[in-house]
Amino acid sequence: MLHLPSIQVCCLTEKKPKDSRSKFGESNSRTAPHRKGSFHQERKTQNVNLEISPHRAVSAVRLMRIEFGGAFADLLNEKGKGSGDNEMGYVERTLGFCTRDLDDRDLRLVTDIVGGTIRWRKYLDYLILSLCHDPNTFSRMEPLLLQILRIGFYEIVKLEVPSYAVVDENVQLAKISLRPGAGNMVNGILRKLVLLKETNSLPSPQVEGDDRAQARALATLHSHPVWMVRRWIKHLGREEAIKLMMWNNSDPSFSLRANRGKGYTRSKLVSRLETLKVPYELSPHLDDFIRISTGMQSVIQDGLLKEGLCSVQDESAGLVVFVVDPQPGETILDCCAAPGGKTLFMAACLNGQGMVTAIDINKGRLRILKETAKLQQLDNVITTVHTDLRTFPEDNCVTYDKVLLDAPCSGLGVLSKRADLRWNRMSEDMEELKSLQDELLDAASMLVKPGGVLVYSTCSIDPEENEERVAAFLLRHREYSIDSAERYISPEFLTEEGYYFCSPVKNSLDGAFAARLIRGN
Ligand SMILES: C[S@@+](CC[C@H](N)C(=O)[O-])C[C@H]1O[C@@H](n2cnc3c(N)ncnc32)[C@H](O)[C@@H]1O
Repeated sequence: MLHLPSIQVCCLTEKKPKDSRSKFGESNSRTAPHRKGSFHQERKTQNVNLEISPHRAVSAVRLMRIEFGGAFADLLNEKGKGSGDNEMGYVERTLGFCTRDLDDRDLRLVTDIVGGTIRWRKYLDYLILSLCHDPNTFSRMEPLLLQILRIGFYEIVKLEVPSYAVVDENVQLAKISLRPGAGNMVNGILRKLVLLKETNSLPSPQVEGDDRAQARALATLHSHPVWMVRRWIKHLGREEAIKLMMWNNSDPSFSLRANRGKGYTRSKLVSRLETLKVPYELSPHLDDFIRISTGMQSVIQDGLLKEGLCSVQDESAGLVVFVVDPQPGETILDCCAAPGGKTLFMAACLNGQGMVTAIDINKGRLRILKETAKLQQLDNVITTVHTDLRTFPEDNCVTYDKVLLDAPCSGLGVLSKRADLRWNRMSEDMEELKSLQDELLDAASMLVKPGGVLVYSTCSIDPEENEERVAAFLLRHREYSIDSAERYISPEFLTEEGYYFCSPVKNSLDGAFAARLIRGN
């Protein structure tokens, strides 16, 4: 992990600099002083730098925010164009200038570059380090300079953008946002890279030596943390682990669920997508779902999500709802419900009869759930409760027909969509998560009616968070037994034990797991 000097941390805060000097380098003669309250006007007239390609400037700043500011790598770019001004504010505060506004093509490029650069970070850093004349140059490199180099490396090595454009544009960005010397350095390193690529002689870590050394090399080649690679080799074997990493590094595709609760059917969604010229595929597994791999911006801009006509939901998550099998008239408890993807789908299945009680410890996320329920006209069958599941049974003697525990987990099944997650998870998190999952399972089990159903689910592919948690639970709770998921999902998702398991490698969807358990007494 890189160390960020304090002067650079302050550039990532919301505060405006006193003047337009770049905090990353020298005074920038092309920029003008920033006056309070006149940001937009000023941007248009004084601070706009048309020599810089806007998508690269925005990408560099977004990468800084993600790595050092804790911002989430929003691959969906959900805020769409509306976030442009806000983002430009960051760009100006960070770089000392703005660029012209982003158009749709720029937005797509930002999404591609940011997602890809984050995913490939470890591999890109390996290449950059190999091309620096001494290791200290790399370890002491200014964070913004490193982001600019990563962008250039990613564009040349993975996106195969014509190298002259990448070199010129990134040199220019480094010169203007930092100083001329930084531009020279970017020029030197990128030109070396181009030469190596053209002669097919890019450096490559050798997968050899003991297990540890091999895992380290594979981790670099496929850009994942070493601990994850070792864990997957142990659980899946080397070939599957490599396939999984390749899946995690591929461009994610998204599914949309037509919101039946609001009377919006899949065929209506299909007509809308056809009008918008967004290519789609019908889900072979779920009647309300459609797959799209491009065109999310059009869906967002058309207001389909805002109007609650459809939701972004992976089919693997939709299948968990199939395992619960909500029926009209039932009472259902969704224990870790926010932001509500599964709650809303379950509520839509009730056809207005029955109730889903959605509890979550996170007030903000629960508020989102409540607002979406209203938007999707499902608030008549959804009640929200802000509480800690672990103490909920103490104050609540009501029991439910069905209880879903969609537990907090490592998210190791959704790394293709959550590009930054692989770098934020630590191996130590796993132990903490496992004990939390056990505690939550114990609490959830008290809330099921005799004869009722408890579904434990995660978006992890790790057996220690899945099968092992269920096995340990069944040893602690003899009143529960496994109810095979075979009646609710197709055989390709069924494990030998009767659990639902969606494998990114086998099923080309996000990873997910669910166990359906019946309470005997
Ligand atoms: C995997 S997410 C749930 C996703 C949700 N089911 C959906 O489909 O949108 C896990 C949720 O568990 C919540 N959570 C974590 N610990 C909790 C606790 N002790 N009690 C209740 N909720 C908790 C988190 O706030 C988070 O919203």
